[in-house]
Amino acid sequence: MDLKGLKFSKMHGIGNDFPIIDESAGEVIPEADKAEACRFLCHRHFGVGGDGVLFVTPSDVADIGYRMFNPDGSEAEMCGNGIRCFGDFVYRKGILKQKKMTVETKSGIKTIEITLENDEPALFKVDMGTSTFKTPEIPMASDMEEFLDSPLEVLDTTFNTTAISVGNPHAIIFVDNIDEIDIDKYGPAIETHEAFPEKINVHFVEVISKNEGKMLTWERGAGVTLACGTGATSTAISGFKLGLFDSEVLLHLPGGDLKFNVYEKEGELGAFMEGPAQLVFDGEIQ
Ligand SMILES: N[C@@H](CCC[C@H](N)C(=O)O)C(=O)O
Repeated sequence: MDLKGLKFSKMHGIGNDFPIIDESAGEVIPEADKAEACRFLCHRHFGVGGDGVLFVTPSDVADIGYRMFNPDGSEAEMCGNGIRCFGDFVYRKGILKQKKMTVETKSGIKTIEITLENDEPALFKVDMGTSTFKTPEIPMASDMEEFLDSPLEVLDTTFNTTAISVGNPHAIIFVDNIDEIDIDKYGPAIETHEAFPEKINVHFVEVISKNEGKMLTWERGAGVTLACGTGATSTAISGFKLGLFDSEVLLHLPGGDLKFNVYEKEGELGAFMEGPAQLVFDGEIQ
């Protein structure tokens, strides 16, 4: 695999960081090399460093296409912090000129609306689409149709867990105090728990009020990250479903805040996510 001359930008969305590569005009990294290239690019000592790699791709069904790979080389269905970075990148680089765009992802078409400040993209509102709590669709091996705030045995303890998919799978665990959680111990144990055949992203959440919460994340294929946009979306929706949050909620993640507005569409719960994205630098692999 030869990545010499590969151009990328380094971005982050509240500390969830990514190299992003423009493949809108055609493949830059051959498909067969993508997993290995992403493992290298995400490496914090030998590569660029990142919680995943984002790709801009062409699309036949939306304005533009989007793919995301985890640091372990696996491809995720969707990445919430990444899609705000993606919106910033395609607008800033002139790949698309409009402030509202439709984006094809592995979990359906999403819409991004960009707010400018001093002519610069500043805030990104994303319709994250609807969710499912149905265990076969998450997927979760369980006799229960939905796994809502239900006991899950993990190592030496039991966590009341809610399983949800917003395109990718999440385990949401509401606790009294997130500072008491050993995320390095329980995160990987839940990620690889036998109940989750495709593994799962893990979030511990403390409710501050009906409109505010804080959370800690262990991401599938990545480990501890400073933020997870699809995880925060899943938290807002799960909290609403369980009656812990109102439809409008502000979530504090270690890297920053995200704002959510939960809605109902055709019997399913979905959410708008609002937050920033930051270009850090443009680079080229030597
Ligand atoms: N950082 C993300 C989610 C990235 C994918 C995830 N690790 C998975 O495998 O599903 C986000 O901001 O949503």
